[in-house]
Formats: sequence, C-alpha cells, structure tokens
Amino acid sequence: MPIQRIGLVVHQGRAAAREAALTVHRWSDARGIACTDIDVWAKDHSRRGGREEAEAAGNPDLVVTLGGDGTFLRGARIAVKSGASVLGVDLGKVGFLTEVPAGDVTAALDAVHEGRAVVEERMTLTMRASHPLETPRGMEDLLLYGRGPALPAPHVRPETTEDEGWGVALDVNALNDVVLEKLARDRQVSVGVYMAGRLLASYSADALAVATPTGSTAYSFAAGGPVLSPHMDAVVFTPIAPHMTFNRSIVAAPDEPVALRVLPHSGQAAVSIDGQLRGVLDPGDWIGVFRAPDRVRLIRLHPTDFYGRLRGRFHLTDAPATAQDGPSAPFFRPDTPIPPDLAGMRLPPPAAAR
Ligand SMILES: NC(=O)c1ccc[n+]([C@@H]2O[C@H](COP(=O)([O-])OP(=O)(O)OC[C@H]3O[C@@H](n4cnc5c(N)ncnc54)[C@H](O)[C@@H]3O)[C@@H](O)[C@H]2O)c1
Ligand SMILES: Nc1ncnc2c1ncn2[C@@H]1O[C@H](COP(=O)(O)OP(=O)(O)OP(=O)(O)O)[C@@H](O)[C@H]1O
Repeated sequence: MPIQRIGLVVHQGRAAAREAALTVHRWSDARGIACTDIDVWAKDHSRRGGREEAEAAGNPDLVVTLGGDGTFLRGARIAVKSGASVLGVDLGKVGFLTEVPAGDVTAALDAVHEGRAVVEERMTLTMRASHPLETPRGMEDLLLYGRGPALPAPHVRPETTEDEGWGVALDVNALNDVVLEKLARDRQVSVGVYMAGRLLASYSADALAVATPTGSTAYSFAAGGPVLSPHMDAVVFTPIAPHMTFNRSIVAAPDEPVALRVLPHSGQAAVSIDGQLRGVLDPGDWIGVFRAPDRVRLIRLHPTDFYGRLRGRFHLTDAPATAQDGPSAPFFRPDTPIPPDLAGMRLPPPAAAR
C-alpha cells in the first residue's frame, strides 16, 4: 500500500543520521507525503507514551528510524501503538535490528511505497503489575546521563482487574525484554519466579530478564541465554548473576506467563522495558510478563537472513582447527528444485537469485 504519512525518529547525536533525515524529507516532499520528525527528547515537551507520540505525529503508517538499535526500539515503541510498520536504517554501532544500509534509504522508501517490501511481524511482551508503576522522585535527574529524559510510567489499560487480585494491566509493549534489576548497586534483588503460575524457584540475583525471541540476542544473550529465531513466539526467562547453582535460561511457550514477586527482604527493583527504566518495585510488589496481542511490523526488503546476520553482526569466528579446511561454503542450498519433503521450509533462494 502506498505510504500515507511518515514519522521520522532520528539519532540526533549522529551527523550521518541527520543527513539521512534530509534525504527522507526530500523523498517525501517530492511525492507530497507528509513526513513528521518525532523527537522523543524534544525540549518543548516532556516524554510521552508511544500512543501520544504517534498521535502527535498524526498517526503515521510508516515509522523510519535513522540510528542504531536504541533508535529502532524508540521507533518501534511508537509504531506498535498506531499499527505502523517500522523501517530501520542502519546508522548505529551494532545494528542488529535495523535492515537498510544508509546509502539505500531512497531505494527502500521506493520499495515500500510501491508495495515491493514485505512486513515481518515480531512478538512483543506486555505486563500486569500489583499496582501502577512509579519512579521515585529525584531518579529522573540520575537518569539524565546523556540519553534524554526518561519515559513516563506506563499507562494502565482499561482491562485492569486489580480488585480481583490480577493486578493492573499496563499499556506497554516490549520488543526486546522486560528486566527486573537491582536498584542499589550493593543490594541484590530477591524474587519468587513463577512460570505459568507455578513457582520455579526463589532467586537472588543482579537482575532477571524476560525476553522475546527478538530480545534473545540482547541482554539475555549477554547473560548466557539462548538465541531464538525471531520467526517464533516464545518467552525466554534468563537470570543475571543469580547467586545459586541453577542459573539456566528457560524457554517457555508463548502462552506461559512469567510472574516475578519481589520478596519481603529484597532490595528495591527497577523495571526496565527495552532498556528504559519505567518504574521501581518495593518488596511485596510483583509483575507478570506475557505475550502481548500487538506485534511490531518490521519492513523487510528481503527475507530475513537471521543466521547470516548473527554470524556477521556478532563477528562469529570459526574454530581454529577448521582453518586448514578453508572457509566453509556460506549456504547449504543446492541450486536444484526443492524436494517435496522440504517444501515450505525456510531456505535461501538459489544462488542466481541471491
Ligand atoms: N549487558 C547487556 O548486554 C545489556 C545491559 C542492559 C541492556 N541491554 C539491552 O539493551 C537493550 C536496549 O538497547 P539500546 O540500544 O537502547 O541500549 P544500549 O545502547 O545499552 O544497547 C546495548 C547493546 O545491545 C544491542 N541490541 C539492542 N537490541 C538488540 C537485539 N534485539 N539483538 C541484538 N543486539 C541488540 C545494541 O545495539 C547495543 O549494542 C535492552 O532491551 C537490553 O536487552 C543489554
Ligand atoms: N534523538 C536524539 N537526540 C539527542 N541525542 C540523541 C538522540 N538519539 C541518540 N542520541 C545520543 O546518542 C547516544 C546513544 O544513543 P543510543 O545508544 O540509543 O543510540 P543507538 O541508536 O542505539 O545507536 P548505537 O548503536 O550507536 O548505540 C545517546 O546517549 C544520546 O546522547
């Protein structure tokens, strides 16, 4: 479908991103397409939730992000609330989530506008909590370390059933992860962890991460968690520096919620959603994390080459003992037609089409 309105989220600290923004504006001006800059850290307003940010930008149907993964996550947070698709242009350090090289911006916009791009949907997580999240006064100042003001606490969704014991439903979507982490450097969090409503164990740790398959390559990965294909739905629980023998990740089914209850003698716990602090929990508080009905719509110009990206972006190196064999072929995909028993499998196109 032709693009109606673009919302532009730019890494303002990077000249190449500001330059690419001019290219996007020129492209949209030439076609009479509205293009609104969404400056999440603008000086003239405090930070807004994704829904308000989308409304203020006229509810774009395409959000273009120019920056790294952080910029992409800022754009995705807005897009998921207006049903927009997100096109991530890679102008960052890692660029795991971003798709398009900076030099291909206009070609990518043409492809989207002319219906040649594909949309890939990614699972997100949402939450309930024992009460609406809040950040203590004064913390805002601590957070101003160059990343701009903090986001407001999440809004409460109307489907809240607080009085019945199920807590308040929070209007959040995490594309990567919801992380409960120690607030004070010298006080671990102690948390009862429930998988699908059943106690798994009580943890004492630096942090506990609940990640999506997309987020499995972010914080959860850094803590030794498994890599999950982003084409699947699942809920990944990974403890970070747990002071106990059982330190493994658990990959739960998408309909198995994870509840984290802060124990009475725990330190306070910060709740981060996609890396952004959104509230602080006291002992006795709890959060539940589960698959959200909303999905992030990622624009893809080519079918996602997730494992190629994993090898490339993470600079995977081959075992030294294999050096004598020379580099392995980059694909296992004969050029002859796919046999019937492999029909429907996700495989790369034949060499001529790559
Ligand atoms: N020790 C860690 O690795 C650590 C600590 C805190 C937060 N994080 C992650 O940072 C994310 C927020 O990203 P940011 O860029 O705003 O903060 P950031 O700049 O602190 O990001 C940390 C790194 O993670 C990369 N990254 C982000 N999402 C990714 C993904 N889905 N797959 C692979 N790499 C990814 C970023 O490019 C960056 O290099 C959070 O969702 C959390 O998962 C990681
Ligand atoms: N919209 C913006 N306005 C002002 N400064 C920004 C903006 N976006 C990013 N920055 C600056 O860039 C820094 C890095 O931001 P962030 O880590 O989110 O970038 P990123 O998109 O993930 O790119 P990278 O992959 O290079 O980290 C921030 O601390 C901030 O100083």
